[in-house]
Amino acid sequence: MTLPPEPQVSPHPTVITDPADLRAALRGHAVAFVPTMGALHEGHATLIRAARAAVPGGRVVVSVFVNPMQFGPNEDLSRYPRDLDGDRRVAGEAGADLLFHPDVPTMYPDGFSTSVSVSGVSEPLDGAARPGHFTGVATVVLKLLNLVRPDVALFGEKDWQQLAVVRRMVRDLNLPVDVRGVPTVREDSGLALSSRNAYLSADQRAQAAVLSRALRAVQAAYADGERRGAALRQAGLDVLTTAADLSLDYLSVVGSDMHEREIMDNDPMNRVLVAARMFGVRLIDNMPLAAHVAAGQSTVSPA
Ligand SMILES: Nc1ncnc2c1ncn2[C@@H]1O[C@H](COP(=O)(O)OP(=O)(O)OP(=O)(O)O)[C@@H](O)[C@H]1O
Ligand SMILES: CC(C)(CO)[C@@H](O)C(=O)[O-]
Ligand code: BAL
Repeated sequence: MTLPPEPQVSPHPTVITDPADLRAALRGHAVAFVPTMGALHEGHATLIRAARAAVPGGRVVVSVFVNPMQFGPNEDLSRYPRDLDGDRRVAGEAGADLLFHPDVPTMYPDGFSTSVSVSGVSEPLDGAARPGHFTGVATVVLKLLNLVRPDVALFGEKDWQQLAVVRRMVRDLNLPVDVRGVPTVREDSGLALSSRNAYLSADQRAQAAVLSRALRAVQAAYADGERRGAALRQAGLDVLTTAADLSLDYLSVVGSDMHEREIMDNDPMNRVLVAARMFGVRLIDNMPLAAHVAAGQSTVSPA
């Protein structure tokens, strides 16, 4: 008699809500950390696999915390997708050992009065479009780093400006952690994976791939030798005009300080970033601008 194959059992990471339990579980181990807001997808799984590879034999911690401090009053905090069972499965399959899932009063007890504000890189783009957002991000990331005390922390390049803000904070405050950026994971259409894609239908997601096509058009113009900021930007805008139901926040070509340039030099940190509302959902994406980089590929993380 032939037995049916054993079902694949995915190892589920332990869920920890109490910071003291987290400290006890991590004492004496090398730690790699992936901060998230949950609703984990293949982009997060890629970060977790990179974390696993960074500390062979150590502990991989994924935090799932929808941080109220980084949402504006009219943003999607209350409807942000939440799926802790799914998160355990995705995190476990990618190699996480622990899932840290604190509640809001644990992170922001009564009387909480401190914030971390990073000037400069936080100010344009999403900093301008979402006032207070990066202060909320920097504050919670510093708190999470203090709670987890990782050797390595991994962030996605999909949130390029966030990565720059975190790197600036880590340098400015002498935090003992190695921050690593991980290239953006995309659907075959080019659409960057994002938890907020869950708000879109399959047809809307296909249409949202116009954002990555616009970025690729800017990359192609740059590769053809165009260095004028306005002309590079126009190459992307020409693609976006073909889209239905798109309201643009920004499409900007920037250097490492996240500010626009009139003329782009050959800095490998040059980037084109876009943020737009499509079908009522705010989506962001970015790609590198470097003469030798093929469209869609990545180069280096913000220094
Ligand atoms: N497609 C992706 N490729 C690589 N990293 C990603 C991708 N999507 C998210 N990340 C990274 O995962 C980490 C956690 O992000 P988060 O939980 O906010 O997910 P998200 O998909 O970015 O959600 P949102 O839809 O809110 O932007 C961040 O460092 C983020 O940059
Ligand atoms: C870094 C982060 C987990 C802070 O809440 C969040 O901004 C995110 O998921 O990118
Ligand atoms: N990944 C970015 C989290 C946010 O949009 O608040």
